[in-house]
Amino acid sequence: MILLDGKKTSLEIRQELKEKIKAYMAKGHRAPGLAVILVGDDPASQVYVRNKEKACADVGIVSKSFRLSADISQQELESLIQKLNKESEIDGILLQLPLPKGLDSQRCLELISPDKDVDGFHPQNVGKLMLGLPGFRSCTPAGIMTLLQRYNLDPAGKKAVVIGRSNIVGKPLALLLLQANATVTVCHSRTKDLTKEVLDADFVFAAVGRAKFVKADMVKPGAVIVDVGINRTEQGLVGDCDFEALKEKALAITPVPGGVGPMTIAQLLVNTFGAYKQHLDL
Ligand SMILES: Nc1nc(=O)c2c([nH]1)NC[C@@H]1CN(c3ccc(C(=O)N[C@@H](CCC(=O)O)C(=O)O)cc3)C=[N+]21
Ligand SMILES: [Mg+2]
Repeated sequence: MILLDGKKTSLEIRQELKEKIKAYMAKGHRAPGLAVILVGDDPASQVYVRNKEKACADVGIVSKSFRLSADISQQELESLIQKLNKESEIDGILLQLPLPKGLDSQRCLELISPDKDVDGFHPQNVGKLMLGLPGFRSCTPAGIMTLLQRYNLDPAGKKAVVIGRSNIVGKPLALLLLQANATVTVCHSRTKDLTKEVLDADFVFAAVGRAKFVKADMVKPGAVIVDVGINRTEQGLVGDCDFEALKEKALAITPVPGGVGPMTIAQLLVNTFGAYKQHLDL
């Protein structure tokens, strides 16, 4: 079994990025900048945002965090986004999701300037993904594709099953897999025979949000398994896959933690560097 080590791969990507940024700065350019907006005090979001800040500092991206109270108005949040859209040293804007109740996340995401949308959530970038045009790609799906590439696991011509159809993972991942020439099936809560679909897959991507949802008897021996789940249980952090049982059967599998999560953050840094390069060229 090959352990798809997202932690190690993300550190490699960060090292590569660090050197590229250093080279730009040696030429006299400013540092790349990322604004991170966190509304409310959801503990999981706080962990993610802290991880993102640390990762930025590590590679030489200046991060500017905005921690806002959960009772901020839609108008105040929109004003902050509009202000950040205009700031020339801010290359990327990340609005941590989910937002507290009462705030309209879709409206906020559409307000972020597409050239600063390092999360790839703006309809313009989603449209570009759909069309196969260059644009920012959603970090979790793009990070997963990079992880597979770095382990030489090519889904071209293979059957890929994505479990979950969210706008931030399932749907964009299905499009990236299609672009990589996989034969893609997207499963969800209304899928009639999930086991039948998953048993057929060479590549399984689990993004359901239920601890150990994918069991060993659901997958074909020799499948590649990518676990996108992060479930906080009494036994600690658990993925959407039953790792202990699946590791005997899989050709390759991602652990949780240390799999997809760190790759998501690495991709955010890569996207921010991409935005920076575009902004320097303008
Ligand atoms: N605008 C926005 N963009 C996002 O990219 C975004 C978001 N909102 N909201 C929440 C989800 C989730 N997400 C993760 C990032 C890193 C880890 C990560 O580093 N995970 C570690 C474990 C960290 C822990 O202890 O919880 C790991 O898997 O090894 C997990 C999840 C980004 N998201
Ligand atoms: Mg993980």
